Amino acid sequence: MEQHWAKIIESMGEDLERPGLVDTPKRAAKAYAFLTRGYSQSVDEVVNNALFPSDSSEMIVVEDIEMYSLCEHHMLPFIGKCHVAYIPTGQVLGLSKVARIVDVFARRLQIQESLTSQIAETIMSVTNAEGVGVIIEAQHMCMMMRGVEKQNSRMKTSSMLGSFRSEQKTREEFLSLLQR
Ligand SMILES: Nc1nc2c(ncn2[C@@H]2O[C@H](COP(=O)(O)OP(=O)(O)OP(=O)(O)O)[C@@H](O)[C@H]2O)c(=O)[nH]1
Ligand SMILES: [Zn+2]
Repeated sequence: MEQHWAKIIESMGEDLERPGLVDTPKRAAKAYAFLTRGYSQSVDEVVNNALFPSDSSEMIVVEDIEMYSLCEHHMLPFIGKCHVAYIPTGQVLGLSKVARIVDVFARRLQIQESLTSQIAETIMSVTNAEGVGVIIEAQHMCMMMRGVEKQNSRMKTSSMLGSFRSEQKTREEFLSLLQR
């Protein structure tokens, strides 16, 4: 990736020998490896068997998980918050693992819709929950810094599975818990 960044910088018309840029291809390669590290992670590895027996059958909501991703069309950041809820059936997931699952999929080239459903499907399969709801609200740099240049719009996407899809009351409970 480092060699490719050197070519990209040169093609911008910049001087790669300039002191400020000498190490930039290496830094950019390292930064983009970090921003896409989700490709080298697996769900099993990040969850690390942190599932705990529980009698609770009430809704669990983890809100405002900050999220940084890259849009797959322009490779520019989209940044926002992810809210995750599920209703357990005998076992609950370690709290931090919810955020780790968000990151495994956010740290890839994504569109927001797929990211939202990948998180929901993973929480569902890992916990065997009765239902899962995921909402992401994000701002896309490709729409702000360039292109249509709209600074204030936000995209909201949701993925509702199991009882969150079939039961209106469950979905409403989730949405009411998020209202501030
Ligand atoms: N649905 C969806 N679209 C996205 C996402 N991220 C970026 N896009 C859109 O992807 C589209 C790509 O459109 P193109 O016409 O191929 O590319 P473009 O010429 O750069 O488009 P503009 O952004 O309108 O200038 C744009 O409308 C982007 O706003 C996303 O997460 N979800
Ligand atoms: Zn984009």
